[in-house]
Amino acid sequence: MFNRLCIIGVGLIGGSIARAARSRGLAASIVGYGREQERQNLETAKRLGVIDEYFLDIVPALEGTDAVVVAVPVGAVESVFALLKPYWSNACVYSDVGSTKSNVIAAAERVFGVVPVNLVPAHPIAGAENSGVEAALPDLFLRRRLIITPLEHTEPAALNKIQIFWERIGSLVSVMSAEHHDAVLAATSHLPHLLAFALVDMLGRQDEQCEIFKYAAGGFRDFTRIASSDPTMWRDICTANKDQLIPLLHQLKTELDKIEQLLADNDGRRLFETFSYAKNARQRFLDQLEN
Ligand SMILES: NC(=O)c1ccc[n+]([C@@H]2O[C@H](COP(=O)([O-])OP(=O)(O)OC[C@H]3O[C@@H](n4cnc5c(N)ncnc54)[C@H](O)[C@@H]3O)[C@@H](O)[C@H]2O)c1
Ligand SMILES: O=C(O)C(=O)C[C@]1(C(=O)O)C=C[C@@H](O)C=C1
Repeated sequence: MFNRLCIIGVGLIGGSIARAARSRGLAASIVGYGREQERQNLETAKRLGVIDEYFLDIVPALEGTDAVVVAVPVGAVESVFALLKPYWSNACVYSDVGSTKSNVIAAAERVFGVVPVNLVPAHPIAGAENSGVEAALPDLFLRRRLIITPLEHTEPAALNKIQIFWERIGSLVSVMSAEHHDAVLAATSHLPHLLAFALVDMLGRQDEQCEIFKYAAGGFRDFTRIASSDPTMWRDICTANKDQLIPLLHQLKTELDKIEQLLADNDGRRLFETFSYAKNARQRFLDQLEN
């Protein structure tokens, strides 16, 4: 499908895209770009066969490239756009995988003035708490959702190419506005991560005195898995999407206050109702996941 795919940021997601593209024959060659500080990770990516070659200089990285995927933390996307700008090519299609979309679009506007017609913002809704190319998997995106958030002026041919690329990888592609994407993902991805980090931050400090982790088991492990995620990535996501996150935090505080009051009032009936509603709502989510 592509002659040469260039991945900028060959970590968990960039590496998984490379592996997925290779296993499905979607690119004749796959190269990675990174800075000097990424050399060791890129060396590992090459040794593992995730990429064919890597470059610490953007010019040779882009030579003969007809598809570029930017897979760096969302706070670093603007500097990557600035790096790409002098070599921007109409013969190439560009995309990203950032977990927030409005800020990626705003970064492109700051760098280019107008978002280039062949830059197609996208986000695979699949991942893990692990980072780096060693964690990359060829089937990470299989039967997982992928959201594209085009602009009105995005070139249909470029949008189509990115959509087909992800469909061939096995993703279920949806198209929506960046604003809608950011509102939805704030609720189902960003807020849960923030909560997990907050809980473990609070309990970790208590554990230093009381060894509470020693007696923690499955419930704690399940709830807090995502607190093992990369702090840089999540700092960038939470700050980029704070306008959506802050109102949700207010709602959550209200919910916690309600539960506190139910406990203080010994109101077992309403506590049961709250837990039952949540259990049923989660079942709805699980059913959707299966279908
Ligand atoms: N981890 C997930 O579950 C997940 C899921 C979907 C989307 N995303 C998004 O994908 C992107 C990458 O996340 P990841 O989990 O693969 O992270 P990662 O840390 O595994 O990989 C990111 C890579 O980018 C490199 N990098 C950082 N700044 C760079 C720069 N300026 N130039 C070149 N390389 C640079 C890092 O060294 C690292 O190798 C993020 O924007 C994230 O929001 C993550
Ligand atoms: O499963 C995980 O560990 C994830 O964090 C994946 C997850 C999420 O579901 O929230 C995290 C961020 C991404 O932007 C998309 C997916």
